[in-house]
Formats: sequence, C-alpha cells, structure tokens
Amino acid sequence: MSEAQETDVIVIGAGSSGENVAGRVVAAGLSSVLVESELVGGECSYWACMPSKALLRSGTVLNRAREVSGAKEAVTGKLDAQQVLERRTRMTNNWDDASQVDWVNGAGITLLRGSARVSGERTVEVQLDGETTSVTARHAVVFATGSTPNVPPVDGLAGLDYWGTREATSAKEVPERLVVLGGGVSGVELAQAYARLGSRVTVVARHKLLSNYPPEGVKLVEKGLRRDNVEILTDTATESVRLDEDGRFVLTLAGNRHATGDKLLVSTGRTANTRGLGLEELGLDPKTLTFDLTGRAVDGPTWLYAVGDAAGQVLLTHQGKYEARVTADAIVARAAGTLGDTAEEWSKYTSTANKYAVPQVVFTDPEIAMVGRTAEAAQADGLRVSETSLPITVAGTSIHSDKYTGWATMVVDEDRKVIVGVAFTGPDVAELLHSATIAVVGEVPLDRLWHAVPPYPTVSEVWLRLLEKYGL
Ligand SMILES: Cc1cc2nc3c(=O)[nH]c(=O)nc-3n(C[C@H](O)[C@H](O)[C@H](O)COP(=O)(O)OP(=O)(O)OC[C@H]3O[C@@H](n4cnc5c(N)ncnc54)[C@H](O)[C@@H]3O)c2cc1C
Ligand SMILES: NC(=O)c1ccc[n+]([C@@H]2O[C@H](COP(=O)([O-])OP(=O)(O)OC[C@H]3O[C@@H](n4cnc5c(N)ncnc54)[C@H](O)[C@@H]3O)[C@@H](O)[C@H]2O)c1
Repeated sequence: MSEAQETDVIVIGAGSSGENVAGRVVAAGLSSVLVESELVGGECSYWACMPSKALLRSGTVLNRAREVSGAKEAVTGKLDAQQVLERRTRMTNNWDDASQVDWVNGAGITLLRGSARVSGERTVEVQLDGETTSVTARHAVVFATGSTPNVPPVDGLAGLDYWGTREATSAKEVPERLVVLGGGVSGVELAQAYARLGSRVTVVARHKLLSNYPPEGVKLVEKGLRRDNVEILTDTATESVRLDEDGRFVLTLAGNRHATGDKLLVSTGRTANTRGLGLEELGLDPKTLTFDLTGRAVDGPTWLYAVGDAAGQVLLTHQGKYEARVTADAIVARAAGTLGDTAEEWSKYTSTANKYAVPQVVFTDPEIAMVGRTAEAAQADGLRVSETSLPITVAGTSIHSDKYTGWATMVVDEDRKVIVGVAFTGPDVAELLHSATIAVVGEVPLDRLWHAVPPYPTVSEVWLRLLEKYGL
C-alpha cells in the first residue's frame, strides 16, 4: 500500500462525464483526483459516439451527393471501406489517450491510473499492478464509471466470441455477413454503417426498431435501411445461437427461422456500472440506488454522487456532461456552505433538462432528432397536449436534395401554449434540433415563437409550416 492521499473531490472514471466533473471543480478552486482504469476519454471517444459516427458519416455524405443532379453525375465510384475505417481510426487517435491526458494535466487535475473501489467513508482504494493507493475526499466521491453492455438470455450465447459495440466500432475489417441482435440506437446505426461498408446485414429485433422514437420517423429510417439492403426482422424472438461447421453464427429465431452471419453484434442495451465497486459494503444496493437531480445519492451518504451513464438516467454523452457541470457546481456550493440538501428545478444545481428536454439524435440516414416529450409521455405527466405533424416539404428541402423526404412533429402544452416536444426525421435534421431544444427549455410562448422567422430557403422553414398548421 502506498502513502494515503487526500483531495477535495474523487472522481472515479475519466470518461466524458468524469473529466467534466473534475475539470469544473478544479476550475472553481477545489482539488480533484481522477481515477481511470482504461483510456482517459472513456467510451464515447474510443468505442461509441466518435467511431460509430465516423463509420456512418462517409456513406451519408456520398448519399447526399447522389441526391443532387450535377453532383450525382460526378459520383462514379463506391464507398472506399478501407478509407472509412482509417478515418474512424484517426478519430479515435488510434485508441491512444495521450492528448486527453495532456488536457487533464493542463487542467490541474491529478490523474491516478488503476481500478477504484470505495473502501470506506469518502475513501477510495485504487489498484494498479498489485499496488494499492488509498485516497480520501474532503467533500465528495463521484461515480462516473459509465455502463456495461447487457448480455441477453439467449441459449448458446455465453462463451461465443461475438461482437459488442466495442468490437463493432473498432473492427479492422468488414464482415461479409453481419447479424445485429437488438433494434435500439446502437444496433440500427451500426447496421447501416456496415451495410454501406459492404456487409450483408440482418437486424433481429424482439419488438419494433427504435421503439422510443416516433413511428413516422422510424418508418423513414426503416426505408433507408432497406434501401441499403438491410434485412429487418421485427417482433422476432431469438431462441438460440450456435456456430456452424464454418465458424459462422447461426441464430434460431421464433417460427424456426434462421439468421446467419460471419459476425454477430449484440447491442441489447446497457446497465449503469456501479456494482462490485464497494457500495454493497456500505450497505447500499446498486440495483436500487438512485441519484437526485444534483447527482447526490438518494437515501445514501451525503458525499456520494454519480453522473453520466453511471447515474442511470440518460445514457447520452451530452447529458452526462451536463450532469457533470451541474454536480460539480453543487459539490462546490455545498463545500462553500452556500447550497443545502435540495436545489430548485432549473437552477444551476439541478439537471432539470433530464426530465423535460433531453435532445437525442439517431445518426442514421435519414436522421431522427428529437427533444422533450412525446404526446403520450406528456399526457402521462398530466399535461393537456395537442400534436401537429407534417411531411418536411419546403423550398429549403427542394434545394437541399432532389428527393428530400422528412417528417416533423410538434407537441404543444395547450394550457401554457408552449412546446414540450419536437421530433424531426430527415437528412441533416440533427443540426436543426437545437432550435427546438431552445424553444422547449426556454418555454417560448407560441405567439412569440411566431416572430422567429426561419431563413429562406432552408430546411428550418419547417418551423413556419408547423406553426401555420397548428393555427397561427
Ligand atoms: C455504440 C454507441 C454509440 C453511441 N453514440 C452516442 C452518440 O452519438 N451521442 C451520444 O450522446 N451518446 C452516444 N452513446 C452513449 C455514450 O457513449 C455514453 O453515454 C457516454 O460515453 C457515457 O459517458 P460516461 O463518462 O458517463 O461513461 P464512460 O465514457 O463509459 O466512462 C466511464 C469510465 O470509467 C472508467 N471506470 C469504470 N469503472 C472504473 C473503476 N472501478 N475504476 C477506474 N475507472 C473506472 C471506464 O474505464 C471508463 O473510462 C453511444 C453509446 C454506444 C454504445
Ligand atoms: N446516437 C446516439 O446518441 C446513440 C447511439 C448509440 C447508443 N446510444 C446510447 O447508448 C445506449 C445503449 O444503446 P443500445 O442500442 O445498446 O440500447 P437501447 O436501449 O437503445 O436498445 C436496446 C435494444 O435491445 C433490445 N433488446 C433488449 N434485450 C433483448 C433481447 N433479449 N433480445 C433482443 N433484443 C433485445 C431492446 O428491445 C432495445 O430495442 C442507449 O441508451 C443510447 O442512449 C446513443
């Protein structure tokens, strides 16, 4: 055991969420030890957002060019899979975290490599190569430990060398046939990426694809996938999986159907990574432990916090970083004695947007970009809402491409006359989403929003059409 250390705030996990907590408490004048067992930067930088978006982007750009006369005639080749893989590798800095370590050091954070677990009140033990370092925090211990992939209960799966999202985002070769188990965001995005790189892809979903997204938008994404020759099997249970004599994965599906692939990607959701890290010894059950909007444990020790995937609220990088800013500010304020046990909604000490205004994008082609609540979710919250929907067809879309197809939905709280949810589906709608996020978070009254004039000719003119159809 090396000499015990002391710091103001211990952050376990140097993914995007953990880096942001540590950076912000240090900027506010506290000290922080940041512990990381793998790569500084975490899942998003090396095995999730960045490589998966890089695998998709080239195919999307090529498709955009193919939809505009004059440009399409110039596109005579096909996607260069090797170049796409190499660009993806550059995006991950070849899985080297040196530049992120430089940032951590430059920010004045103390980085400790190794695997951490809580060993007592405000105390964490870090193991590296048989050496243990003990660190005690004066104010807070923050779990920013991310999440781990779920393993579905499919007969035969255990022990097989299948792909998780890490293997799919870091692969060096494109499989001839790929089966994707799971119709969530990871599955759908990676299915399209690999189909465009040249794989014959089958997606097996036990329910619908993207079941948390608006059905009209999902229909357009399904159409996009089918155009890329992705076979989509929805409402299909997977009974078992085995390897055939050639080493290929063979899935036995309900109704005695089969799906075969050289590789099998299992992307069936993720669970917060808080188990086996010492919380049980403190008398806490990680399965039921929750965290309030300041990030602090509910019915737990007052020094224990969680952010990002580890907090288990919203599994998205930008929301994790938002939670990190909020939690860092709450820890600093509590250390200074200026914040008590509770904090007001929408104050800088609560991640209130997690309840009302989470922006999320499915980066397929076409994209789905959505913020806030669906009509059903708003009704379940007791709101009296209306829903306005239409195809996205404006002058801007006809300029954007010769065959733009999109769909927009706006949910209005009829008692307050403000927008509580928006969903766009179509090419490049992700860049439109922040306008909707501002309208939802700002609770901009509709009669004022009417004066926010979208420029002509852009896709954002869909705002005008939505408000007109609503009745303004
Ligand atoms: C395929 C895929 C694509 C995605 N695409 C997007 C996207 O486009 N946009 C988006 O917003 N989100 C996306 N996500 C979600 C996003 O990746 C996560 O929400 C985000 O990475 C969570 O960040 P985090 O810092 O909370 O956790 P992580 O990035 O997982 O970081 C946790 C860190 O903690 C470390 N750690 C864990 N336990 C310990 C321990 N005991 N001791 C020391 N260190 C420990 C880990 O090594 C890791 O580095 C995607 C996810 C997947 C799987
Ligand atoms: N563009 C993005 O922002 C992006 C991209 C990828 C992932 N993510 C995040 O990462 C998280 C993990 O992604 P994910 O796609 O793994 O999870 P997910 O929760 O989005 O989807 C999991 C899917 O697996 C299905 N499933 C679960 N058990 C199954 C079983 N036994 N058999 C068949 N299907 C089963 C579910 O019905 C669901 O459709 C998501 O919560 C998402 O927020 C975000």
